[in-house]
Amino acid sequence: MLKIDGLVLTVADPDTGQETEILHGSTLALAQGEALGLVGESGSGKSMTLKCILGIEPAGARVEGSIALDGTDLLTASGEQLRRIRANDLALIAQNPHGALNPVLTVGRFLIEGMSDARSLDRGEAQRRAAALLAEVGIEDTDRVLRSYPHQLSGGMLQRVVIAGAISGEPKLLLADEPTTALDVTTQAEVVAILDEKRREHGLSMIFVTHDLDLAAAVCDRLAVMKDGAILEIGTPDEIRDQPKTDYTRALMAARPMLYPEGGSGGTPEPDGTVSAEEAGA
Ligand SMILES: Nc1ncnc2c1ncn2[C@@H]1O[C@H](COP(=O)(O)OP(=O)(O)OP(=O)(O)O)[C@@H](O)[C@H]1O
Repeated sequence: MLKIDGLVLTVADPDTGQETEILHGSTLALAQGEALGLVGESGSGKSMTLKCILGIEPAGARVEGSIALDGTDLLTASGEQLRRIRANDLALIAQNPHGALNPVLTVGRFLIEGMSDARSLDRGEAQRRAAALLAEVGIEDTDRVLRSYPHQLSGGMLQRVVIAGAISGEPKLLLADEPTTALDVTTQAEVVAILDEKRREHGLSMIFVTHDLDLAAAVCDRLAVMKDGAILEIGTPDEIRDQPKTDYTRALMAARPMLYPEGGSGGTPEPDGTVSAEEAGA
């Protein structure tokens, strides 16, 4: 359903005009209902890949190659086609849920406005549907949460609300960009479990961006390992674990020794869980 071919992203320095190539020809494909983890250290190009899919790359950037969603190339689609695709087919779950919600609207309004048929629903029906969405993502006191403004809720609760909103539109593709990094550790596990469960239930495809190879392995069918704007290898979690093709991948695994006890030779994790390139032997 998604086919990225030879994706090259070049940005120009706004002052000097000097160009830097950030993505060097990424190629990957995603099947309907499949979850793909984009994994790599900070700065490897994971978020930029998502931005290219969403068409929100930095101002002045040049994108080459193709990004086809069910046959429509997002890089050459018309403005109207893109608007429709972004509204109906793509949903972003970003690191910070506060950025996804309008601070002056209640959670109820946020969810109701996101319903494609919101205008034809009477108030009671819209409220009931919004409450059902919250219940789906494990929120119990739905009335209170629907009446709440974003600042009155915890990050974990808000990220559940964002997930509820994302799945309610039945998008073709969920784009999750480090969706739990900003949450505390206990909440992280709960939110990832909800995302994983709901995505599978609804049969949605997903690209899951993280620097945490273990986490990606737990929720994704395949992993693509990124470094310096290039995809080094793609495989199932088992393939990546059992036959890593690069020292860099081995080092990413070694950064999480608990689940990958035989995870290779090099690479001390930085405090944020990333691995330096030198230590990775790259
Ligand atoms: N607005 C921008 N203009 C120019 N270059 C940028 C911009 N944002 C990021 N970059 C560069 O693009 C490269 C890839 O960054 P990207 O944010 O995609 O990495 P990432 O793998 O998502 O890292 P992180 O895990 O820290 O989010 C980096 O070298 C970064 O410095």
